[in-house]
Amino acid sequence: MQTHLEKLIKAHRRWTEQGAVATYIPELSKQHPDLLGISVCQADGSQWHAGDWQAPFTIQSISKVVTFICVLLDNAYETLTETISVAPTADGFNSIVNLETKNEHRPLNAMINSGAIASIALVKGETMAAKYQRILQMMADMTGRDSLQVNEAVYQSEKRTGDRNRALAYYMKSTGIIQGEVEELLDAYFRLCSLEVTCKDIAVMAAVLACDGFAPLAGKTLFDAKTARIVKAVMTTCGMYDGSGEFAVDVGMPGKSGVGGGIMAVSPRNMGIGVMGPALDAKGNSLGGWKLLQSLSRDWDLNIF
Ligand SMILES: NC(=O)CC[C@H](N)C(=O)O
Repeated sequence: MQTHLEKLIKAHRRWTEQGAVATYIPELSKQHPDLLGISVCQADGSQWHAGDWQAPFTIQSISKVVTFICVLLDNAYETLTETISVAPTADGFNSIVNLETKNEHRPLNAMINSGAIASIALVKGETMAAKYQRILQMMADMTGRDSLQVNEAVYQSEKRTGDRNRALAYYMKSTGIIQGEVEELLDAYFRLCSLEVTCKDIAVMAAVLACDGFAPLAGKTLFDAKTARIVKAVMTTCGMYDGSGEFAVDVGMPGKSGVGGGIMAVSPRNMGIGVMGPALDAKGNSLGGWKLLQSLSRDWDLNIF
């Protein structure tokens, strides 16, 4: 396994030259585009790593999976979908247009920015700080790390320049999807996106989903199988935004990307995989990471379809 992962990293490094690091969050433009790493965490807890798997990056939209888990645990599914649906989109992750023209003002799904921002507000907690803590604690439980840190520079950078997200949130407040203080809510969203992780962390998180809510390293159940099933279904149809259809064909696993360059992929009842490569394609998905997963899926027969 180790030799295979190392071989794959070597063979796929060239793809990092074709993508570009995100620049719309200025601090992310400082990332090294040539990084490429992979981690695997199997259902029995064994782990394998290769390439730049220890390089830290910000979790960005992969945090949306954790927020979605919490919001599903805290709300009845039928009620939740009155506010946030589970429909895929052919638009970008920060698209505004659907909120006005489709789906009765509801965000299409929790894997895009509008849906994640609206989800945070629906997580249990008296205050926004309590809601943030609840999501952070779930992330700590899933990664097995109590010491997750916000990358302060990325957080400040996004907070300063996050006007598109501000627009989404204020629009959703105007239509009643969001109630309460918008800036506080955005602050929690920006913080969650700025948490620093490695490939290993997201592989371990994915392994929990692979095991239907059971954390193989900690040996305890974090959430129920029904929740895991909904999350994996929505990851499969929406996790790579408007690239989700192509990802389903190329890779064939529930996946979730972030503009920090990470992609987490779930091989059900088998393993969690975390890849990172900050050079992105035009839709904001790691190009090298995608190609790595495509090859791994073929080599290890991981395509669920
Ligand atoms: N696709 C992403 O990873 C987007 C997350 C980023 N923090 C944003 O809101 O724009």
